[in-house]
Amino acid sequence: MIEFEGVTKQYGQSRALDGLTLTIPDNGLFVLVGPSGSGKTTSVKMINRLIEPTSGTIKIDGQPIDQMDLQTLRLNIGYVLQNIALFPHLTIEENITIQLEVLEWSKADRQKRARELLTLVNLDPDKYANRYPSELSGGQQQRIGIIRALATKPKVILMDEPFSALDPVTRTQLQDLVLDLQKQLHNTVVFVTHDMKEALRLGDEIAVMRAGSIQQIGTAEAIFNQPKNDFVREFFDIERQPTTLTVQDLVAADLGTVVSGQPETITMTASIKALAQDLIAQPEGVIVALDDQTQRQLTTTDLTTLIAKRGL
Ligand SMILES: Nc1ncnc2c1ncn2[C@@H]1O[C@H](COP(=O)(O)OP(=O)(O)OP(=O)(O)O)[C@@H](O)[C@H]1O
Repeated sequence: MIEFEGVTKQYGQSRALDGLTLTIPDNGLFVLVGPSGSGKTTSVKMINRLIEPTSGTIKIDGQPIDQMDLQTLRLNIGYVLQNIALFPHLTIEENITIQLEVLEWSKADRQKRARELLTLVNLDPDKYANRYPSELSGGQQQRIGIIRALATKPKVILMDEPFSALDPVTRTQLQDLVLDLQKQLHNTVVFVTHDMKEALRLGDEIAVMRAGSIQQIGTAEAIFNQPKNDFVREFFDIERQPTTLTVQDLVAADLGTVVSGQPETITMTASIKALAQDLIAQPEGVIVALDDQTQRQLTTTDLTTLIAKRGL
């Protein structure tokens, strides 16, 4: 468990974090979401002490982190960034195991761990272990960034906008990978994004930030269905103008659950997964879908294509 207790960060006259109090439970995917400058990166970098608070305390499993040995703390925390900056002159295997070398693992053990990790993210070790970063696609490089962060088996993984620079298809694949890995490894993942769809898709719990403070913390469903204030409502764009897509369409596509009533007078909630996949629903009644880019009404054919493309 990671706890922020009244954490403030002051830069001269400006306050990046304003008395942040927050508990991040173990074994789950916790998302910090908010607009640019809201304090997400500052918060996450405080967990591995890349930034120190001006006041307040951060604890991991009850122990204040400023009293822990810095190297031990960092070895227990994986860190994935948007620009992962793999070392260009090192092979993929060497990149993945660089921290294990610091820990003086034998070459054989490092090789074994690199192979395990490559296999975990569906990259054939025979093919990729000895390649150089420039011989990998952006999405593959980001997979390496993720497994590099997992090499020492840390309990906590910090991910700061790791997929912002990737195309939408690769981004969806890597989101799936993170969901999968979290379920397999039971880490505590703290994931920063400014994208509400990414937050809805990934978060077991989501903290919505604005100007250095938390606006709301809750599950995707709670935040979507009961936004605490106008900021949260607008940030999640909940009142986007509806267009029509019938309840039957969504039920047929297995994207929603009928809560009560008959078709036409039905009450249903579309799954959050559907929302995160560019579909948006009114909390009650009409189910709607919008094309994210053009804001044009999606037809059933569009929806079917979308579902097929994304393998929902
Ligand atoms: N070293 C610094 N000196 C002065 N101000 C800073 C510094 N680092 C961050 N800030 C300010 O603190 C505030 C929070 O920044 P932070 O990077 O945490 O926001 P963010 O939510 O992660 O934004 P983004 O999504 O743009 O990265 C911003 O107003 C930023 O300008």
